[in-house]
Amino acid sequence: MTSTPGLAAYPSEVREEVERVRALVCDLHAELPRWGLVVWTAGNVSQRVRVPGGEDLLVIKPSGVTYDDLTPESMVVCDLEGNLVDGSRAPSSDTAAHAYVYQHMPQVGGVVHTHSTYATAWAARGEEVPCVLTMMADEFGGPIPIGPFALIGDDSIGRGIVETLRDSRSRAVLMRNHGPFTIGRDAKDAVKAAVMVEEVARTVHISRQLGEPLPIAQSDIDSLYARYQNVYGQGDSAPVNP
Ligand SMILES: O=C(CO)[C@@H](O)[C@H](O)COP(=O)(O)O
Repeated sequence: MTSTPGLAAYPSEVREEVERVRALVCDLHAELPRWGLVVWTAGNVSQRVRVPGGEDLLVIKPSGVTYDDLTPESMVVCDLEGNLVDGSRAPSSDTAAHAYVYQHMPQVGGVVHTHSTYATAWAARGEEVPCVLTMMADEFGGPIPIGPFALIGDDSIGRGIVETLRDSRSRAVLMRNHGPFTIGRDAKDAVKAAVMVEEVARTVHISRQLGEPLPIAQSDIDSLYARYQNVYGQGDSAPVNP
């Protein structure tokens, strides 16, 4: 991890956006234990900060800090090579993975990683979650894919995430033997995907205890996805990976 000149090198509007995103990302980390997606510190959230005319930044939690102790000021700012730009603590151990996704998927504004139980159990088997629920068609446009086994510490995990999601409508990937990573338009959208991937992983697991879940026709999956992504709610948000 290499230090850089720091935030002073950036325009005031970028510095103001960093502080806004610090508060946002700090608050979103509370959603992980709230929705039962993490034990101890086993999850992280980041959001991209766009830098006009320059390389974007990311804001992510400090490594190993319990969620109750997180504050906006403790959030760490890094560049997209994972170098520290601003922060008094070491960034999440998954920073390289988040950074790689931001580098190679410019439409992605938020990344989340958890080890949520049911999604991680599917990851342990290296088995994708089949699209047998209308909620899956709505939210993911198909099955939840499996990414390759990759060790933490360099861009291997990030590379696996991008290779798996680049041509998928899914906003979630189950990294084999590790757990879910999700992407979104912003961090809140990625947190939603993390909540929903755990929910559908649990439901399909339970369904399979009593028989084989029934498939949904691809044309129906496409129709459900198009409606949910473009009409549902206030119809004001396009999918991050259409
Ligand atoms: O999977 C791992 C460690 O193997 C990480 O995702 C941790 O579980 C969370 O790490 P920090 O964000 O606290 O560094």
